[in-house]
Amino acid sequence: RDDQGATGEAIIHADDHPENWLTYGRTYSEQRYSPLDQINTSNAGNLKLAWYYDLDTNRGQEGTPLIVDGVMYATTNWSKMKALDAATGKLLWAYDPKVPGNVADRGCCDTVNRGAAYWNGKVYFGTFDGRLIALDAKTGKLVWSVNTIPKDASLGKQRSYTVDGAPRIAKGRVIIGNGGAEFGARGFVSAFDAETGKLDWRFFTVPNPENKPDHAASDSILMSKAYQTWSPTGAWTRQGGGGTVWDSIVYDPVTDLVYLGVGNPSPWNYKYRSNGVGDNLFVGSIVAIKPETGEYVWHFQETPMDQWDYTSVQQIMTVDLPINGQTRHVIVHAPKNGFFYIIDAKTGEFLSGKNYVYVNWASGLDPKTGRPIYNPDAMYTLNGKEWYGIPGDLGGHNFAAMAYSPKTNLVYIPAQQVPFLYKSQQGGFKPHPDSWNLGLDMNKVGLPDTPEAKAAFIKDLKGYLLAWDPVNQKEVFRVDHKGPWNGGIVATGGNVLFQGLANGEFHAYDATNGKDLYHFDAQSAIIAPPVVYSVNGKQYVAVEVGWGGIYPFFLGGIARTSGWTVNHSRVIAFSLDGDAKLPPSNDKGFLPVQPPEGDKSADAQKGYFNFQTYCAACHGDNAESGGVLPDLRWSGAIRHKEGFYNVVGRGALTAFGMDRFDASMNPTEIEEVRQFIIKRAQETYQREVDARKNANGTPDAASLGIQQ
Ligand SMILES: O=C(O)c1cc(C(=O)O)c2c(n1)C(=O)C(=O)c1cc(C(=O)O)[nH]c1-2
Ligand SMILES: [Ca+2]
Repeated sequence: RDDQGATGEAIIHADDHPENWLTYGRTYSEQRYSPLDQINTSNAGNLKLAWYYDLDTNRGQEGTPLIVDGVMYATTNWSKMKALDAATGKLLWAYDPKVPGNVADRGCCDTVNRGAAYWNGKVYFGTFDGRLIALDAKTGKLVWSVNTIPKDASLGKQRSYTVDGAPRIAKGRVIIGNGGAEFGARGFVSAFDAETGKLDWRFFTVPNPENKPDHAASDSILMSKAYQTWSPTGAWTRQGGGGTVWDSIVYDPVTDLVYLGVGNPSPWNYKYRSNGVGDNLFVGSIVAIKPETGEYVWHFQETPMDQWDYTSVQQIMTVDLPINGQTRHVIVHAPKNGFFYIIDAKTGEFLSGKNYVYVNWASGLDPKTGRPIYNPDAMYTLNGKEWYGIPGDLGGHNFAAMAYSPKTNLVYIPAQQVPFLYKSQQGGFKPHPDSWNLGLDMNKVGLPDTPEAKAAFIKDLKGYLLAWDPVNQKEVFRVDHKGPWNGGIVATGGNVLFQGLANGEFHAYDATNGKDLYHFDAQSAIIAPPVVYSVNGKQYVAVEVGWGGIYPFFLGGIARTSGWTVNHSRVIAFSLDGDAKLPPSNDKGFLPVQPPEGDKSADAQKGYFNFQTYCAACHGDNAESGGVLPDLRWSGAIRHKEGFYNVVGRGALTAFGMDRFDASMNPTEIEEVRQFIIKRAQETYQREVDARKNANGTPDAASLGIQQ
């Protein structure tokens, strides 16, 4: 039980078998570096499509496929698993856990899934409704399935748990977290026996609201150290406090520790959450625990008193670096808050930190402690003012994985700039069931539909591949992309970087200088990270294609400035001698339809508020879709009052992921939402039609009401 087993040894010695990709970040160090060098800087320009496999979910695809001895295990949206022949793309088996459609709105950010774990002949993955599933890797048959969310955790509609991150396995234990801190959640991770699915231990990341034991591994540290950093009467006691571990969980065989990347607090609003006092441990932290017991070892809090959704869940990577003339085994981390951290992996000691993107919320880090030096203007919940924050809630770097190359000693970050306007909810904290409950003013989280406001915001949007020297903490080069929300990165022994982009292109770059070596039109945006592997001595690079995740969902039309594509979700793989061709695509997307007459007497402002509260997070800010889910302005559903109520109030489309909202809005309010959408359709119809009067018929910048 205490040993690593054959799979653990294989992952530790992954470089003896570079043909495989056995764990989420390829090795336990999660460096996403493949030593394979058949494809290199001199021949990457000759890459060809080897195969493609069309997926049955046209939503965001964020998965990192695993490759085990010529078989690819790819998880897709709606928590489905496909086992493909990694050389041909032929389906070997598929498993659909049949996640009920009505749970889509329990998660903030699309029904994505980031990947699987492999151990001893079984593949493991989480499902959006909270299960952890073990399948026989050969046959796809269910071995075991457990509900990772204990019954008493959900507290009705007050708290929300979804699983979209990849499980990790250490010493025969499958470790999995969850998401939900935008709604109300109390974050925890659980470890299950890989053979039987039996719960081994659980670690909560934030205290019990009554400072009582949970009979969990976290009891003693939470009661002795964390509880004191929260106000005993803040809204966190009802909302759960957050701290969800929705992406990064890393086992380090060198230190024999598991690192948890802990997310943002619930609710975001620090004043309402904790009466504006305390650091609120362990939100915005890396926490190190023991794999066998879940026992706390150390923590480093990157964003104390977070109020900006600055999660620390972003990928945790371990690497040996020369620090002050001495080789140290360190964690390098680029969380949402915009700073690049180097932390001693054994002790959690802060070694250095520097902003890797432009930041305006802090002027720097205390060189001794690593604590941010806050800009008082950023404390919007305490000073009562609005705050235009950079990074915003999507961070300087989100789930899209970064890579490290030991050949160049550089870290390659899919960096971005997406500002966010933070303003406190007026009149105290008021949660809404079935909605994000941030303690923020939902009338303010969107953009006004004026050319000036949109142009100013778009000017601030950035997306780029950033090559970062971690030892000297400085930028070495960057490759600018069209806009934010591009895919993760992999680095190779051939000195090539691979990255898919939001504009639908798949690229190979020279790892030493960013020179563009190759690009391929994948037809749809890529947000997932590529994987590199070989079968029968032939090297491949593969990636999941599919536009989605929170950026196009919530930002709506604005997200199209990263590149206009229409979703054709698939897995694509390249080799030097491929001969596959993608079928022709529909690149037009949702077409504007003449809107119906509206009822001008409806309360449009109330319709706007409820749309922004309940609908915008999926259907897009101000009723403009970002291209993934239906653009409601052109939907048949808005044409009839009763038809619209059947969908929104009665759940006629729950099987497709559209929940019913009659517990949140009464029939009058639902009708006001319909009238608001009709009004938006009328306001924007002609400009959307005009914006398509060009050679390829796809909308240009004028569709957003701006000239570029
Ligand atoms: O606080 C949370 O529990 C939580 C969960 C998730 C998630 O589960 O996907 C995201 C976030 N937060 C988040 O802040 C965020 O920016 C985000 C982006 C995405 C995505 O997949 O596009 N998920 C999440
Ligand atoms: Ca979050």
